[in-house]
Amino acid sequence: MLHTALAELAIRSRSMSPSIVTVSLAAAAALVAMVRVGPEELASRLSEARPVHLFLACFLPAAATVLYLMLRPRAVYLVDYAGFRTPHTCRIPFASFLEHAKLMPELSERSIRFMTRLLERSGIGEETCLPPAHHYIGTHKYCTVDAARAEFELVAFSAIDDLLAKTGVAPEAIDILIVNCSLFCPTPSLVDMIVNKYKLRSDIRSMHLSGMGCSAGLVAVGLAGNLLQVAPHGAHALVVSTETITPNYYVGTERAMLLPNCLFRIGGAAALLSTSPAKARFRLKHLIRTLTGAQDSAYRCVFQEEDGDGHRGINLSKDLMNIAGDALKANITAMGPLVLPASEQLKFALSFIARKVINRRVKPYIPDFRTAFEHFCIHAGGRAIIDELQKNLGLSDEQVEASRMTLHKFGNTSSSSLWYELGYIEAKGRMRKGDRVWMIGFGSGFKCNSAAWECIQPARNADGPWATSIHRYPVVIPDVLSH
Ligand SMILES: CC(C)(COP(=O)(O)OP(=O)(O)OC[C@H]1O[C@@H](n2cnc3c(N)ncnc32)[C@H](O)[C@@H]1OP(=O)(O)O)[C@@H](O)C(=O)NCCC(=O)NCCSC(=O)CC(=O)O
Repeated sequence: MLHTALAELAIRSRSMSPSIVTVSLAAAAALVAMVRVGPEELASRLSEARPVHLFLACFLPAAATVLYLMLRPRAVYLVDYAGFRTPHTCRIPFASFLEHAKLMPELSERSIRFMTRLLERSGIGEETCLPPAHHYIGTHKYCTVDAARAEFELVAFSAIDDLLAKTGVAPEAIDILIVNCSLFCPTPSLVDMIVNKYKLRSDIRSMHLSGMGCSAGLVAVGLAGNLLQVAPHGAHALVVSTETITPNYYVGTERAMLLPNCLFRIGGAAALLSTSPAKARFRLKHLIRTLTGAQDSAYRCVFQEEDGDGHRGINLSKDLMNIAGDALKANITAMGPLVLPASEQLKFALSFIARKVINRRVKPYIPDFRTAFEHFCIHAGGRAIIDELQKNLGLSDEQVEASRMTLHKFGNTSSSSLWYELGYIEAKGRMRKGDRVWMIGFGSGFKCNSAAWECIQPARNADGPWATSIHRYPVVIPDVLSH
C-alpha cells in the first residue's frame, strides 16, 4: 500500500515544485523503511547508532524543511485596486458622438448609419466617456502624441493617486511597476512617466507591456506575481492597466474598423500586489494564460492595420466570437482541475470516457463553474462576448450583471474592465470573506487569460468609480436601443 502511495506521490509530483517533491519523497521513503524493519529492530538500531548518525537524522529533515519553506512559491496578494473615475466633462452621449461624426468629411453617410446601428446594439449606455481630444470637432486632427500622453496621465495618475491614498503605501515602497497599454507606446515609456511623476526609486523593476490586447491586465498580474517571488518578502508591485484611446479614432469606411469607435471608451485601473498578507484584500489562487496565436485566424482576429485609403485602425474580425470560444475552452480545461470540486470533475471524466468509448455523439459535459466561484468578471468586450460566455458557462443574469453594467456605464475599457466589474460587485455589497472570484479576459493575440481570487476582506464602502451611480444599477439593457 505504501508503495502505491509512493507511486501516486511520484505521479502527482509532476505538477509540484522541485523542493516540495524532494521533501515529500524523502519523507515517504523514510516512512517505508521504518515500517519495513519493525519497532523492535528500529529500537535496537537506534541504540547502536553513533551520535553523528543521530545528529544527521535530525538535522537533514530539519534542513530540508527549512529549505522547502524558503523555496516554495510565495502566495501573492492583492492589497487593493482603484479604477479611474470618469469625469462628467468627458461624457459622450450617442447624439454628440454621431453629431461629431457627421461633421467629419472623411466619414461617409453609410459609415455613420452603420455606427448608429452598432451603438444601438452594443450594450453601452449614454454615460460612457471619451478622452478630451475626441470631443473636438474634426477629432482626428487633435489626436496628437501630446493629447494621448495627457489622456494617459489623466487616467493612470488619478487611479494611482486613489490607490496610494486607499492603501497608505508610499511611492518609495513600490519595488515593481508594470503598465499594460496596448496601442500607445511612446518614448519615454508609460512606466517612465509614472516613475517621473511619483519620483519612484531608481532600482525599481519596471516594464511596459504593449500590443498585448485587452487580456494583458492578467498577464501583468502574473508577471508581477513572478517578479515578487524573487523580490524581498513583502515587496510591492504596482500594476496599471489601461488603453489610451486618443490616437485610435478611425475615419475610414471599413465596417470591421468602425466597430472599435463604437465600443472602446476611456478607462483604467491600478492594482497593488504584494507577498505580504498584511492589509491584503484578495489572494491570487490561480492564473492561467492561453494563447492561440499560432493559428492565423486567431492571430489576425484583432489586427491593427491601414485600410485601402491609408486610414489606420483596429480591425475586429466577425470570427472573433468563435475564436474567443476556442480560447476559452482551452483556458477552462486548464483551470477546471484546479478549482472544480471532485463531483464536477468526475461528471466531466465520465462524459469524456462515454464520448471516447461509447458514442462520440454523447454531449460533452460542461462543468458547472458556479460550484467553484461565487463571482464572475467577464471582459466587457462587447454585448456578444458576455452573451456567449453566459450561455457557455450556464451563468445566471446576476452572475453576468457586473460585466453588463460595466459595459453599459464605462464601455469597453480594455483590460481595466475586469477591475470595474470587481468594483461593481463590491459596491453592490455582494462580496463576502472567503468568496471566490473568476476574472476572464480576452484580447488580441488571440488570448484568453483568467485568474482565480479569494476574498480576504471585502471593501468597507463603495468608493471609486461606482460610488455616485451604484444606486441606479442594475439597469435594463434592451437588445436594440430605440430613440
Ligand atoms: C457589434 C455587436 C454589438 C452587434 O450586435 P448584434 O448581435 O445585435 O448585431 P449583429 O451581429 O447582427 O451586427 C450588426 C451589424 O454589424 C455587423 N458587424 C458585426 N460585427 C462586425 C464586424 N466585426 N465586422 C464587420 N461588421 C460587423 C453585422 O454584419 C451586422 O450588419 P448587417 O446587418 O448589415 O449584416 C456584437 O456583435 C458584438 O458585441 N460583437 C463583439 C464585439 C467585439 O468584437 N468585441 C471585442 C473587442 S476586442 C477586445 O475587447 C480585446 C482586444 O482588443 O484585445
